[in-house]
Amino acid sequence: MPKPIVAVPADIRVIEGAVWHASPNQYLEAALKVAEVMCFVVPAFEEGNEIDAILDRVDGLLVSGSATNVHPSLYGKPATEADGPFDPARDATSLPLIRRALDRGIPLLAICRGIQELNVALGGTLATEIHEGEGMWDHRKPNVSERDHMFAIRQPVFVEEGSCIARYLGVSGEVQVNSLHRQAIGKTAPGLKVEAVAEDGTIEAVSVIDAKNFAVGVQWHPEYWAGTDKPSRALFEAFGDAVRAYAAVKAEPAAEQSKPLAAAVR
Ligand SMILES: N[C@@H](CCC(=O)NCCCC(=O)O)C(=O)O
Repeated sequence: MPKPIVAVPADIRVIEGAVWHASPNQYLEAALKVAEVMCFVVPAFEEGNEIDAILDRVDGLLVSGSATNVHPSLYGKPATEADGPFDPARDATSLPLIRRALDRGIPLLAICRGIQELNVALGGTLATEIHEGEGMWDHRKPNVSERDHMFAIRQPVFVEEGSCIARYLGVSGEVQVNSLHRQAIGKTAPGLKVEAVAEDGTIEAVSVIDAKNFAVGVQWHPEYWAGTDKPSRALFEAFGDAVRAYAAVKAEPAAEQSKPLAAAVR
């Protein structure tokens, strides 16, 4: 059976004056090498993407991180320049894909910006510049140029025993993770269950309540160390297993349909 395919909504980037639809290699490589699934990057458009047609052709949805922020208007707040940079095309692509993948029971792994999009897609809000709050830790991207240092594992989160995310990580209690975000879940969407928090109360992982399939979001970046960090690897392996299982069931009707034909040919 060929490797299954997961959709990855692109970011819009402007490179030398040209608009690119781009996705960072770290997510795609972790998916291919650890989850053993192939990624199809979905171009980000505010109009024109046909969500079900995209999801008909994939077996999972991987929503990556990004330095841009979900537009505040999508969770009922006024937008200020301080809330940027924005990527409305990414918003317009990710949120419908998330909602429809959950409806259809397509496995979903949402990372960093992705957990924030998951929360907004289901009716929650975001807190911005969280480090400015009293007693809050600084979760922002470290001001270094070397990516391994930028994504260094450097903070504990506390994973609820018996939770979905604990099952997928293969561990509960204190887990060391990296941190590169200015925003976080503010009001948790009704359909989400908080399953990991940081020492300062920042929500670090959620699962979808009554999900039809694998459906979790994490605020940290497991993709970056998925090759070497045990919980990161376990999460991507669990996602890959869910995607393969979904693909196998999706292939069954075709197999069923081919039997009469095979009989006729025989
Ligand atoms: N912009 C949001 C989401 C943060 C996020 O996805 N960070 C990944 C950044 C990766 C990079 O800059 O290379 C926030 O700040 O909360």
